[in-house]
Amino acid sequence: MRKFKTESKKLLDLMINSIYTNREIFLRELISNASDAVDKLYFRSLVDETVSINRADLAITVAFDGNGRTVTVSDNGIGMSKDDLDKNLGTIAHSDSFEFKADQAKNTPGEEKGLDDMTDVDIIGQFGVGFYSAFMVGKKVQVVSKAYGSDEGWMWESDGVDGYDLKPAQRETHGTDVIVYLKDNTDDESYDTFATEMGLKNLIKRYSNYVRYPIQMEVTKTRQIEAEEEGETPHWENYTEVETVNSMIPIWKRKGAEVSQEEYDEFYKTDFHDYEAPARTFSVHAEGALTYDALMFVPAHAAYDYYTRDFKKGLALYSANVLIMDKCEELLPDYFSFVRGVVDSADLTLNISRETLQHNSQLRAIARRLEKKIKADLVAYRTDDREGYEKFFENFGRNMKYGIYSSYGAAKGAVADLLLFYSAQQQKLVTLDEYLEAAPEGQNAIYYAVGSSLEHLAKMPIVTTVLAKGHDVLLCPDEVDEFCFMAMMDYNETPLKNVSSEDLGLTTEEEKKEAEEATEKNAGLFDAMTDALAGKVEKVVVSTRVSDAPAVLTCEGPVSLQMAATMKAQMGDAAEGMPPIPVVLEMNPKHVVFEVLQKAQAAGDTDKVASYASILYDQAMLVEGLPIDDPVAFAQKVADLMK
Ligand SMILES: Nc1ncnc2c1ncn2[C@@H]1O[C@H](COP(=O)(O)OP(=O)(O)OP(=O)(O)O)[C@@H](O)[C@H]1O
Repeated sequence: MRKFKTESKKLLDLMINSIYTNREIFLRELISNASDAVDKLYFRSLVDETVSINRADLAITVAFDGNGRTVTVSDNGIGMSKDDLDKNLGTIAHSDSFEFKADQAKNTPGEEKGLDDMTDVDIIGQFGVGFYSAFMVGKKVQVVSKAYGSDEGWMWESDGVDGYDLKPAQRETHGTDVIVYLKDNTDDESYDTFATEMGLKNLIKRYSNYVRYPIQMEVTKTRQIEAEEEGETPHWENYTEVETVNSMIPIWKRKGAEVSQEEYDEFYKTDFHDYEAPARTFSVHAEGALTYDALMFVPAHAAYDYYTRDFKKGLALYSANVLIMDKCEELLPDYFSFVRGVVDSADLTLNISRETLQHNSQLRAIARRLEKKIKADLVAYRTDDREGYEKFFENFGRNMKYGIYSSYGAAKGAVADLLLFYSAQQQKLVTLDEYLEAAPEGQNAIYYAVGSSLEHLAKMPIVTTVLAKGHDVLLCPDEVDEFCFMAMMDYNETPLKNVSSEDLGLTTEEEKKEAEEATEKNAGLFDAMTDALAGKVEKVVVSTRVSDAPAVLTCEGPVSLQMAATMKAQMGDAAEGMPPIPVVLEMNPKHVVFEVLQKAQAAGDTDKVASYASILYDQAMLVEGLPIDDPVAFAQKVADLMK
């Protein structure tokens, strides 16, 4: 028996137990090796006239024996001689494929050889370890191989512990069979699935679907046998057929013009498990320092778990047509997490297990380019198909707004211009740019109101007042809106102002002075009202802005009543410690109620002042769409008024 070199022994142990976390990838590795072997032979046929093969005959076969518990991966590629077997499979971390790739890059510029399809050779192997992953599931592995052009077959055999044997063997044609004898099941682990049609088919589809040579498997099917005689019932019979399991040509590598939307839709629905075709499809083919292909989709609806913690963003990452990971998070920023798709690049520096990447700078560079592409497509979507875009926004707009909030405003440059809000004046969804374009000259703020619904917001006294002054207000019924605006602070330097914040800058100095004087004049009444509303309002003042309502609530600080209510709801008990929000009850001096209150104060009717103050406060809260502390007491007070 030939011994593995000592280092190799240690390495083998490391391989089997540590490098890969997922043992099912053994099939991916063996198929990738088979694909490399076929590719090498194909390449030889391109550069060597004496090698005559037909590309259409090149294939990989996967077979299994349920009783004997074996899985076999065969190819009719370049094969290995006795020396090759010794060198390639006896020395762990020796990759002949890597050397082949390096030589090919160095020595054979495609044009010189007149080989248009040189790029058609796409070697996957590079580390010289993939083969040994077979020992994660196999207690013994046999490799029967015959090198192209040789008439000697050889078998390499090992139990993955001490070493391997090499002996002559029979194989009809050039190529290799790798036979994995599955490990025995234990209480914790079962290897049975690797010797089933379903189990193998699923793995091929998952990891090797786009390997460029057909991966064939004998599959069992059922067919109906027609009744031969009348009265006899038709029956079913099983039969076997060789089927190509993988779809081979990665759709993302094909030029956009060659692929129909129906094909893209089908691919999307199958690979991303969606019943509906995507709303948008776009691709990137980049060449140069970093070569990659990407195909991306904007779904037509949000996935059922999209707005839950379980949702994982990311694009599928392939390297040389082989799946590296399902969801590569780094490829998508949070605010575009709804995008689905694939990225394929042979240039990525993979780590040895192909489970992660080594240099994230390459990935970051790709992510930056993809982000630009997504943005450009969404802008085009908005311009070309506004109705569709509005539907898209209904599905995913909240996520983009949340992206701004969760990045503390950092993402606003990337997405703020994509946002839509409902304009009270124009009665439709507008972008912030459209809002500003329609604003009267001299308006130096974007006004917005937050509340529970559009209908309710449109009727809010403060909204109607601002509208009456000729300024549009964005009505924001989404909880995240205010958080998003607070994080943004401004949009292209125009400040964003909540209409219920204290200073809207819509009052003239004269109006302000008048209101201040009136507040002072009514100090007695307002003090009494403030006392009656202790703990609820900071002060009562004469308002400069309410036009119809008797009173309105505003906030002195940056946090509005709605925001405080949302925070309270989200924080639960922890909200107890939150500092109170400085709320101001603004009285409309032109409203008849104001006069009634003044009279009650003059008559010394403190009960009436207190009771009316409480009713006005509760009313204003209800108008804001916020709950009141004691609805029963409020109803009683209103009923008393009717007596
Ligand atoms: N089916 C095969 N036909 C011909 N040669 C093979 C086959 N399988 C493996 N080899 C040879 O054995 C070498 C080692 O294979 P192994 O899978 O360990 O590494 P690799 O494919 O080169 O790299 P990686 O670890 O990145 O997969 C390959 O480089 C190749 O030369």
